[in-house]
Amino acid sequence: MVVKTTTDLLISLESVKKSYQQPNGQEITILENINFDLRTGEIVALLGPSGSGKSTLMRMIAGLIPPTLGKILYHNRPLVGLNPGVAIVFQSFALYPWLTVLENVELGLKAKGELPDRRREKALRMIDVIGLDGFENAYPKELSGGMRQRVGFARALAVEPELLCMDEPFSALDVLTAENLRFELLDLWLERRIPTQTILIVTHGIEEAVILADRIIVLGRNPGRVRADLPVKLPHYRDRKSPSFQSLVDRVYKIITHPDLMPEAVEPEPTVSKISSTPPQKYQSLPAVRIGSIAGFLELLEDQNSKDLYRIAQELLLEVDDILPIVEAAKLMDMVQIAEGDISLTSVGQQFIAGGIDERKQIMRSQMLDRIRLVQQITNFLQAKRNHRIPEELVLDILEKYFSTQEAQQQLKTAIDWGRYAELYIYNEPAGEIFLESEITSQE
Ligand SMILES: Nc1ncnc2c1ncn2[C@@H]1O[C@H](COP(=O)(O)OP(=O)(O)OP(=O)(O)O)[C@@H](O)[C@H]1O
Repeated sequence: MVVKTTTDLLISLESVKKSYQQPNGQEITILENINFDLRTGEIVALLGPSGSGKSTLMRMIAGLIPPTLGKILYHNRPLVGLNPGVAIVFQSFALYPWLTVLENVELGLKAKGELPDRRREKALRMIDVIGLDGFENAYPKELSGGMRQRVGFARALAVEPELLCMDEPFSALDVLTAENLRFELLDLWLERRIPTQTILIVTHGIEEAVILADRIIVLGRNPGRVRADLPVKLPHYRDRKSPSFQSLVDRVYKIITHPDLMPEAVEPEPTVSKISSTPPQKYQSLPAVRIGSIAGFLELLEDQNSKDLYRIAQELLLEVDDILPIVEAAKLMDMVQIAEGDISLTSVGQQFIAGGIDERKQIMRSQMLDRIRLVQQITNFLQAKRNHRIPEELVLDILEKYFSTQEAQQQLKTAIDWGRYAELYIYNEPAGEIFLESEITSQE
C-alpha cells in the first residue's frame, strides 16, 4: 500500500467571515475568523452541529459564494469566482434524471470545455474505476441509492479535481451501502487510483470522520468558528473497536458536547494542534428538541448499563445528530452531566425521572426560569406588561440580532414549546401572541 504524504499547500483560509443581511437589514454572522489550510495528500473532515456553517464553508472554498471578509487563497492566489480545482459530491446525488449515467458523468467535462471524444474517454474510465461498468446507458431511476452516489463520485472525479469536496455524501444511503462505499473510496484514495489531491468531507458522523480523515476540523455554532483542528495519526484501515479509535471518538465527542468549556478542560491531549472555545453569548442556542424527547432520553439513560455517551448512541442505533441536540438540551437544564465522555443524571435529572407529571412540570419550570435566558426573558416581558400579552414579533426582532431569520424563528418556536410544557405561557398562533398562563396571571 502506498503511504500518502502531506506536502503542498492547496487552499488557505485567512480570517474568513461570512455574514448575511437579514430581511430587516440586520447583519447575521454565520462564520467568523476561520483560519486553516488544506494541503495535498490529506483527507480533512469538517465536523460540527447543524447550523455551524459547514456547508457554507465548503461552498466558499468551491467559490460558489464569496466570503464577507478575509481571504481564500488557491495556490497562494486570492480565489475569484468559481474554484477551478474543486468538484463537489452532494448528499442528494444531484443527478439529471433524463440523462444516462454516461451523460451525467460527462457533464462536468463538458462544462470544462473538453472535446466530445476526450470527454467520453475520461468519463468511461472513471465509470470503470468507480464500479459502474455495464451501467453506462442506465438512467438514475434504474439504479439503487448507492449506485446513484457512485455516479455522483464518477462525475466529480472525471474532471480530475485537485480538491474533491463531499457534502455528507453517505448520509442518504443505508448503513451497509454507506459503509461499503466509504471503504471503496478509501481504497481508491490510498491506492492513488482517483485523480484528486485532497478530499474535504462535511459530515455529522464522528465515526465517519475518524475512519476517513487525516485531520478533523470541529466547528462550533453561533457564529460558526473552528473549535478544534485535530490530526488523526491512526494508520489506515482503522479498526472501530480498537482502544485508540474509540478514545479519539470519545475526545471528539467531548469537544462537541462541551460547547462552552475552556479548551484546556476539554482536551489536554498533546495530539491536538489547535483548539479554541466559543465566546460567551447573550442567548444560548436552544436545540430544536421537544420536552418529550428530553424526558424520554433521561428515562433511557436511567436504564442503560453503559454511561459512555458514544456507546449509548451506538446501542440505541442513533446518529450523533439525533442524540446531541437532546443531550445539549438536557445539559442546558442541568438534568445531565458529562465527564470524560460519560453521561449521567444530575440530582435534578433524577428527581425529574422519579416525579409524576406535575412534579416534572414544576422541575422544568424552575430549571427554565433559572437557566434558559430566552424563557426567562419572555416570562419577564409578560409579567411586566399589564395585559400579560406580547406579540411574537417583539421577541423575533430581538433574536434576529443574534440569529438568522430562520434560526430566530426556530429559537422562538423551541422557547414556546418549552415554556408551554412548563406552563409558563401560552401561544396563540393565529394572533401571533404569547400570553401568561391564567393561573400564573391570577396568582400575581
Ligand atoms: N443564504 C443564506 N442567507 C441567510 N442565512 C443563511 C444562508 N445560507 C445559510 N444560512 C444560515 O447559515 C447557517 C449555517 O448553515 P449551513 O447550511 O452552512 O450549516 P451546516 O453546518 O452545513 O448545517 P447542516 O449540518 O444542518 O447542513 C444556518 O443557520 C443557515 O440558516
